[in-house]
Amino acid sequence: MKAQRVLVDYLKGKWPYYLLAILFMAAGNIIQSFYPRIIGSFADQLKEEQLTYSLIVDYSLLLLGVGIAFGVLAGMGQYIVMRLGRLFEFFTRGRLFDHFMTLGEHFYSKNGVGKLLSYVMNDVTAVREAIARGINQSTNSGILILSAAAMMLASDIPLRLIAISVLPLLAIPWIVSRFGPVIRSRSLSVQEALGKMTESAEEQFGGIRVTKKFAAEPIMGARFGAAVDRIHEKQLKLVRVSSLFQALIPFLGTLSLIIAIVYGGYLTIHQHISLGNFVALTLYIRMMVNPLQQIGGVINTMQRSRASLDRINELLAKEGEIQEAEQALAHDLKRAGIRIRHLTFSYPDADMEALHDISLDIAPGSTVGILGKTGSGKTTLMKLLLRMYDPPEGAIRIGGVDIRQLTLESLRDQIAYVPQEGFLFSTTIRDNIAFYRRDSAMTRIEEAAKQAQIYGNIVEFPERFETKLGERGVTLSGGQRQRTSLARGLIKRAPIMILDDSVSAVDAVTEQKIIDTISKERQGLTTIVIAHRISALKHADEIVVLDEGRIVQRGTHAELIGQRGMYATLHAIQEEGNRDAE
Ligand SMILES: Nc1ncnc2c1ncn2[C@@H]1O[C@H](COP(=O)(O)OP(=O)(O)OP(=O)(O)O)[C@@H](O)[C@H]1O
Repeated sequence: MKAQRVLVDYLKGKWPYYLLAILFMAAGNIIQSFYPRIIGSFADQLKEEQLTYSLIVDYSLLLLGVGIAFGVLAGMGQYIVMRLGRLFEFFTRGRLFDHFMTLGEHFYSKNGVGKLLSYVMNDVTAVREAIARGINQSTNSGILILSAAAMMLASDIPLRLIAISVLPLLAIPWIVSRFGPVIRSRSLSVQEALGKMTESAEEQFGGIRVTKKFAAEPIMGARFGAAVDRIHEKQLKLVRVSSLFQALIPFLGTLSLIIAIVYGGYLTIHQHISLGNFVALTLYIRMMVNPLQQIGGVINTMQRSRASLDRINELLAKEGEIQEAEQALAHDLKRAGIRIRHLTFSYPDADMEALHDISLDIAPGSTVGILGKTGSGKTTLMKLLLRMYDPPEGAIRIGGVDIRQLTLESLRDQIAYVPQEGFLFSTTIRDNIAFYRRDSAMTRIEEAAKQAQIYGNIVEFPERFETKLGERGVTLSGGQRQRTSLARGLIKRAPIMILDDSVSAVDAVTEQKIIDTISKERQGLTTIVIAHRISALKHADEIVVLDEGRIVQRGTHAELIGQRGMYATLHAIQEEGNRDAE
């Protein structure tokens, strides 16, 4: 795992702007710290009875000047920081999305969509808020505290009075170090619970039709309720510790103020310090309480967002499990045969082998059928061919080249894979079919739709190919969706095409038309047909029967029905079913 520092990388390019913002805010706060001194001097002149109307106007104008200067400078600083915070959001979301694209099947089989959304939404926002709040408030507060301290030291207020008064504030670092790790770990569990809730919500929305058909709303409601309860419980734990932390800091400020009043008051009564100095001291201490509280809040936010930042960095450090070889080359796979030798494969974290000692040759331009019960390893074999998972070295060669030595783009670009349930995007039918080649001519798109036997349905829609599909293509039936996804595969005219149970949702007559068109269209190109129905693959040059990850039979249709075995049994059952249907 490579260490990732998304924040450091971002700040590397942006620090001059942050510095500028800090300078603006610092200048504003330094000016602001003159205000107790002005009031102190006003009090002295009042006491000495030296105050005139013109002096009152001068003091007012001075205070107005201080207020305006603070407002303009600190406001500008804040604006810059807020803007940069939004840029961080944009930068990090883009980086996360790019990274998601590099992660493979295994990662997505382990992480639900909701959890990933939670990274992009909740975590990034938490970090952005922390940077903006952190910089704004800690600069404002830090500078104000420092300049208030400097002003106090530069005044005639005795050092021991200042030292005793600010004593309680020295406990702050200790409190921070005690509370910080607790806040951070509680915050991490809140973020994780939020991720789980988003995941659960995503699943519930995705499965809402099933829920309704089975009248399972109460069960699903309870399941979602449990996810919400978990967040609630974790958030309460976090709120308890954060509130205690945030309350302690201003309490220490108040303690300082009490000491200043008691000890400072005593010194004033005995005329060791002037009334003006006493007023200024209490104002300075009072002035420090808010910033101290804010610093407490910032530390709190920082700890919480640190948990989010850790999650983002951890995710960005995850490397895609499929890495291109350094010497990988792009090869033309036209007229390239596929050679599989002694291929044994288990999924990561799985105990069982999904494939065992598979050896198979697929001649260029031939059609191979793969048949087998569910879970027999058909899709797994195809995933390995596409390198969604890594096959053992040398186990799969195309055109004599180990697929691990091919660039991922050249491999996947030359294989058209049509899964049983192709995902359709919420865009037009045209864009869905021309997914691989956005610039495909309309005639080519129509041709692919005709080959997939979906053209007739599409032209019945008022907007024909421009018809928009709802999320996951809800306006289409299962069979129509399958055929649209098939058209998407056919338009690619790839040297190798894999139909992974891609016609399972169409009726027998349409299936036959599709199979006939495909065999005509793909003359001279390699086609692998996976099916449960023998009718879909009986014309293949070779048919392979898989059972529990092993090849148990192979041959042509004629050869296989002549043998005792799974193929002949299945053939007999399906033929009988067809006769009954007639
Ligand atoms: N991502 C995965 N992680 C772990 N095991 C998996 C994974 N995907 C599939 N399997 C297991 O591998 C075996 C083969 O699955 P595969 O999907 O290849 O079967 P199949 O023959 O294509 O089935 P079907 O006809 O139902 O599509 C099964 O036992 C399945 O549970």
